[in-house]
Amino acid sequence: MVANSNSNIPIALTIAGSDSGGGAGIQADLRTFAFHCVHGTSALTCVTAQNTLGVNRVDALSPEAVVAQIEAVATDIGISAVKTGMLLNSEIIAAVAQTIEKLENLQVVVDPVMVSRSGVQLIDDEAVETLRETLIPQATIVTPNRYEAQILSGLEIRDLEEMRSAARCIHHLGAGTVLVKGGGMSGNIRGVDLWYDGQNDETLKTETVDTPHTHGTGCTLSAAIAANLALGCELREAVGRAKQYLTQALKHSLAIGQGQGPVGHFFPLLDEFRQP
Ligand SMILES: Nc1ncnc2c1ncn2[C@@H]1O[C@H](COP(=O)(O)OP(=O)(O)O)[C@@H](O)[C@H]1O
Ligand SMILES: Cc1ncc(COP(=O)(O)O)c(N)n1
Repeated sequence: MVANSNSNIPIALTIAGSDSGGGAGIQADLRTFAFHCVHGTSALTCVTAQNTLGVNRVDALSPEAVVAQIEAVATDIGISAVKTGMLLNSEIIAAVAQTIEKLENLQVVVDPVMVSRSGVQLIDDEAVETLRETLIPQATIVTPNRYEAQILSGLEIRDLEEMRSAARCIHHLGAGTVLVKGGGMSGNIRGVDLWYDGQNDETLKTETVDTPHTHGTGCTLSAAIAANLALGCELREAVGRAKQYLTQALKHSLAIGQGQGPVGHFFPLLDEFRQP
């Protein structure tokens, strides 16, 4: 199957769920791709009825519908980087893993979305096992948050040292690189991420942004990594640039709704287009 087209227009694919509130999921991913001038394609896995307060309902697409979307894009338009987000259930995860395994020259960013910030479980229990066995081994990089890293590693994470141990465990599952994200940590390591590539570990820090409006941070970071990979960056550089971008977007997050608002993906344009 064709993965790369001959054109030099960077193209990325997001395989994820829809967030009706527009803050996370496919909506955040496509905005992030657009910001990077990467043509964004998408394969929808499920539709959530969601807002800044939480997730009210989830409707899944069939695994066949998900595969058909990926194949439609891959066989015609071509993609050089993919990110996976909310995959919801075991059947969809297995189908996605089988389909992307056939694509050549593809960089795979796996955001193992399991639990929302508001504490809602976004994936079935048996799906965790399928993720571990089928998709994570294909990941160029996997980007669990604190809670997802705890589930995947079976370890409790309270400090940097425990982030390091969890990253090592998750690397054993077969991912090329592991980035344990620190948005859910507290004190001076809130917003500090831990990179482990199988040889070296490194802490990645920009600045801690004091805002409650953090909806979509994980989606945005993984989409920005995929966008930078599609642009031709090496993985470490792609992650560094993605984190810088996310920090700026967080500093311009949108206080909309009654709960956690989304990050401001197009922050440089805010002053230009906003009404006085
Ligand atoms: N308050 C914050 N200040 C700076 N960076 C943050 C903050 N909250 C989250 N981040 C960053 O956002 C990215 C997503 O992390 P996290 O919020 O833990 O993921 P998720 O959205 O999957 O729960 C990480 O790079 C993390 O360090
Ligand atoms: C459809 C969908 N996908 C993913 C998330 C996680 O969002 P976050 O980036 O805040 O972890 C979400 N809340 N909804």
